[in-house]
Amino acid sequence: MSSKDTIPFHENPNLCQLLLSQISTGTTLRVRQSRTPGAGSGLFTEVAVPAGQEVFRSKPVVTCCPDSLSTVCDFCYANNASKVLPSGRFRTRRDPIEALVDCTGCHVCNYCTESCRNTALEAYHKYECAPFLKSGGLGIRARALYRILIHKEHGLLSDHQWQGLMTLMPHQSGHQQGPEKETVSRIAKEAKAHTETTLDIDTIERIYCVILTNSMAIRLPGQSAVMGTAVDVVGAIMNHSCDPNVLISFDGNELLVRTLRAVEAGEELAHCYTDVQSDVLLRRKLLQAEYFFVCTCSRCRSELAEHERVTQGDDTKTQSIRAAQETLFASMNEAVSGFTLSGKPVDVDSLADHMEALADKAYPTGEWPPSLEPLPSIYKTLGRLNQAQGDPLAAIEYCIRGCAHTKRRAGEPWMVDLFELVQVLTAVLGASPQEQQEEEEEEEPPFPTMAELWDVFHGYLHELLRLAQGNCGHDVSYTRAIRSWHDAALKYADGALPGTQEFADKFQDAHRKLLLWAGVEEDLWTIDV
Ligand SMILES: C[S@@+](CC[C@H](N)C(=O)[O-])C[C@H]1O[C@@H](n2cnc3c(N)ncnc32)[C@H](O)[C@@H]1O
Repeated sequence: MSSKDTIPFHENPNLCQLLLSQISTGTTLRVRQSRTPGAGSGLFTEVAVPAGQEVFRSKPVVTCCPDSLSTVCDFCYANNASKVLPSGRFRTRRDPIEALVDCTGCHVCNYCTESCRNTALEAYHKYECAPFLKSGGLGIRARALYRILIHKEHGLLSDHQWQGLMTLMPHQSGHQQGPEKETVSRIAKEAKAHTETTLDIDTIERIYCVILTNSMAIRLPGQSAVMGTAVDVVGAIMNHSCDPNVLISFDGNELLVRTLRAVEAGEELAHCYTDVQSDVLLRRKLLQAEYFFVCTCSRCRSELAEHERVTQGDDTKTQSIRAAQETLFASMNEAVSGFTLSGKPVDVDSLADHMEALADKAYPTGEWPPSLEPLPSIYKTLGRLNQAQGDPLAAIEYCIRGCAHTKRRAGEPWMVDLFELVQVLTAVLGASPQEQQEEEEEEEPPFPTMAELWDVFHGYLHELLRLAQGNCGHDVSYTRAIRSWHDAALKYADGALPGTQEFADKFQDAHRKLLLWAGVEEDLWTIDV
């Protein structure tokens, strides 16, 4: 098939039927034209799916690990550095990270066992090894291109997998004029030379652009570390939403899609291509630069309307807000990586003052709203920085401020925020009663008592378990680890437990007290426990 005669998925029912017959699902899925103007095809469910349910699993056409990553198996995607051990408990410093074995031919691919290495070698790596050795180090998406070309050349891709790849939107002219303009043709030429594929350069460039537009990061549920990239045709048919109804994660090298809320029969399934917590101005910029569309969803419209109200429609002012958002993120990342690399202590309060001043200066009213990103994210990062520097009380203060001002308290990023808050709380609960008492005596508004801190800890942990079950499912090791933590903590809890009115009452009082102590209005963040 040539790149000239591709028709959209929704006009090719035979191809869609074949592709859908390869996934594993308990529901009925269809590919149709998206109702979003200009979005092309989309994936729809024919039947209602409750919240927190698996919708489908799919084996991607290719997956690969970054060349530099030596903790993830390039065959089964076992992650030896995972935060959660296969037994379903969180890794501690005492748990060793087992070394992987590498391919002795190319030294590019790593495997968790001899068995994975031999199986990969026999199935496909025997064709890749020499081209990978010749290629030298490659970026992950170029590596995926090499793998696709080699698999195609050696008959390892089925006709419908190939046809599916060639039907995915490449946005070739966009990529060739955008940030990748230098790289697309160079990578395609080098890939042709190293893989000795018989495909022509135009097709190779197209496949590389398909990878740029459609590949997905491989991450484990609840973990932000990227373990690799995947090109999955059915997964890639799903369009973007800033208010997604599904979440993608991976189980080994299998793509897994779950509902984030109840989805009605006939609804389009959509996940978020970008950081769902970020503000419309940054979401827009990223979606335009990487996916070549302008999102016009209701969330984007309402956030834009708020910017327009404040800037009175002056685009220069809106651009200053966006520039400040980028600068704030960049300064924060610089501070964190400086600390990580040098270990030199950071004066977190001064850094927070500096960030707030920078933000206020860029905002038309002179006062950046505390709930406008990236301030909530910055507070949470500063909380983690305090935690890493051994100041758990300051860590709680910043984490609470960040969490309370987070607008979007749903989905995986929110679950990770809550996880980090619970971790920070455990450090304070481990502090000596003496330190605790000093805090209680000196502070105004007062710091919660130890008993109240235990109540918020149990309430947050209970909420975290609910989020993990909904976002990741009951059966994955992340949720099992949260459940063991939850059950062990509640086993020795005094008095009423989450799920009772008595607990809800004392939890609300303690939670409000903690918010007030952290300088946050007490009704800004409520949780039903
Ligand atoms: C991964 S593909 C999604 C599948 C695509 N609709 C198709 O027909 O092959 C990503 C591309 O779909 C389009 N798209 C996805 N979500 C969209 C949205 N919410 N609004 C407009 N276009 C969208 C953009 O062109 C984007 O680059």
